[in-house]
Amino acid sequence: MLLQKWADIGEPMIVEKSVNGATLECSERENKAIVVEGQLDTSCIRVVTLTAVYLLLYPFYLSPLRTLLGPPLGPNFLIGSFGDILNGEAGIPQREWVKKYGTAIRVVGPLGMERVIFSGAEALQKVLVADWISNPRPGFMRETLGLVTGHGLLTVTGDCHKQMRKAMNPAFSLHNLTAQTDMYYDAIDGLLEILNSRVGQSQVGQGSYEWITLDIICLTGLRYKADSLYNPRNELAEAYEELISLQTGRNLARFIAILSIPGMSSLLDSEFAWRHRSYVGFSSFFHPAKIISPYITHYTMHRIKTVSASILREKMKEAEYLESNEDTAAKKDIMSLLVLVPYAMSDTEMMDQVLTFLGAGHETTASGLAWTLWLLAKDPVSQQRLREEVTPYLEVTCLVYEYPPYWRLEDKADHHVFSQESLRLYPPVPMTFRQAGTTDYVDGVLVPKRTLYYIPIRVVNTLKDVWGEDAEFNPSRWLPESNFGAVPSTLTFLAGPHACIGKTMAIIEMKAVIAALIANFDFALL
Ligand code: HEM
Repeated sequence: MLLQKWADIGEPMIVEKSVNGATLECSERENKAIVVEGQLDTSCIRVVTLTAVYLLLYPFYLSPLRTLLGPPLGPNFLIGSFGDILNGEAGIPQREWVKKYGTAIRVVGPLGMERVIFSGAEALQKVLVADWISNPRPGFMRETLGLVTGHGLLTVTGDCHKQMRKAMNPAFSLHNLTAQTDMYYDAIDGLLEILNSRVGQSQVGQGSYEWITLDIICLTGLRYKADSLYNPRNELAEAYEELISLQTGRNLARFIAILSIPGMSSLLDSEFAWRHRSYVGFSSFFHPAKIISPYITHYTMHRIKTVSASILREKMKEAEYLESNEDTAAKKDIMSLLVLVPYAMSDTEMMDQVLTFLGAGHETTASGLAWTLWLLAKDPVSQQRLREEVTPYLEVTCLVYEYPPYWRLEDKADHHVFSQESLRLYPPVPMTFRQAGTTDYVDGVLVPKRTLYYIPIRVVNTLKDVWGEDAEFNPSRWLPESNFGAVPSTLTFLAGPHACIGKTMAIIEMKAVIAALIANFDFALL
């Protein structure tokens, strides 16, 4: 086993051999080849010609989807409806369009690129569940996600995905996840202590929810003590903070503009970026490229990969030790279990799973936590009821807790309803994409091959036709006595074979953190 150190920039990690000798056959991994410079010229000519056709002819006169209703193409067909999407709150412009134009609509994005939004249950069931293999995540999404989360479960498709998911499912079983909950409590105590020291200040919780979820995923996913709560300037926490800065304002616009250039994500993830890094350095426009590429600078993704590689090396060493000692009972973190499964992942695939857990597993849960606390802060009566409900289960001595096993909190009504309602209304992943792999009818519409499906998670979660007149807020819908069985499913964790593998982990974690916070503090809006 040889995991070359991801230490010197320009020296990508090289896989020599898999953990157990065998490797998973997976074409996507092989596709991540270094981009050859010469391809650029021909690509440019193709891009210019295609852009002209797509901008001036296709959306108006040629597209089979042109008869679908949707927001007008408008005068600025260079960016289409992109401006509305970028300036609006995530998922909200789409919700307005669905209200206005119906359950099957066409939206034209930048450069005449079309996407369809189906919000009916049958259409979504077809795209996400029944025909999931022929409607994979689009290439741009896999490449962009791949830059941050590696090419793990979040980016693979088809048989490769099936194999990987099958190997990983047992590590995410309820049994294993509930056995991990005692790992949360050091981090929770840390959060309580920090918030306690900030009571009365403005923005008491700022940053803390990201750090606690990062600390928890590092412990439960990797048994790595990141200690971000006490040391938010540690390299992992700092690097993720920089990454998160790409999600807002000018950075987001630049980020999208850069990654919209065909082939750009592969370029940024290749040695080509290292050799030409001086061209990128001169303009602030390329700032997102510096953050996202592990080759251009020693910052962000380079740092994240360095830490991930060192975590993985530790796991590998432990695995060798465990093989000889057979002390598997002591191993409860997800990665330790994965290293031990008989199905063998190559070192690169293992590294990609580490990046996937870190990337997919903390910011999402932090956002769920923050929104739930916000909803509780707006509703002091329910907050108090929840406090009375959970406090008896937490034996409080100053800030030191005797934490209950998860199952004692699991079915507490107020606890459950608020996290459910918050995840419905403010899904941390408000939308995703799929791409039609074949030309096919969906909801009576002939959708051409390669059409982009915008999967409207937040829209579907809040449609009045589905959720009723109280779609905007009614936590009590989740109570057993409110005919809970008839409550529609949300799309928060998606549906079908690509549904979130970390769903149960995220919910358990949110509940554990919220119980401890509400038992200790009053949350109010300023
Ligand atoms: C509230 C928290 C979370 C939310 C709302 C959430 C949401 C989602 C969504 C919507 C997807 C589907 C993305 C797509 O296919 O386009 C997804 C996939 C995924 N999530 Fe989560 N997630 C959360 C927490 C987590 C956690 C804690 C982990 C832990 C490791 C995780 C790991 C993953 C992975 C690996 C996938 C890919 C699954 C597959 O394709 O088989 N997520 N998540």
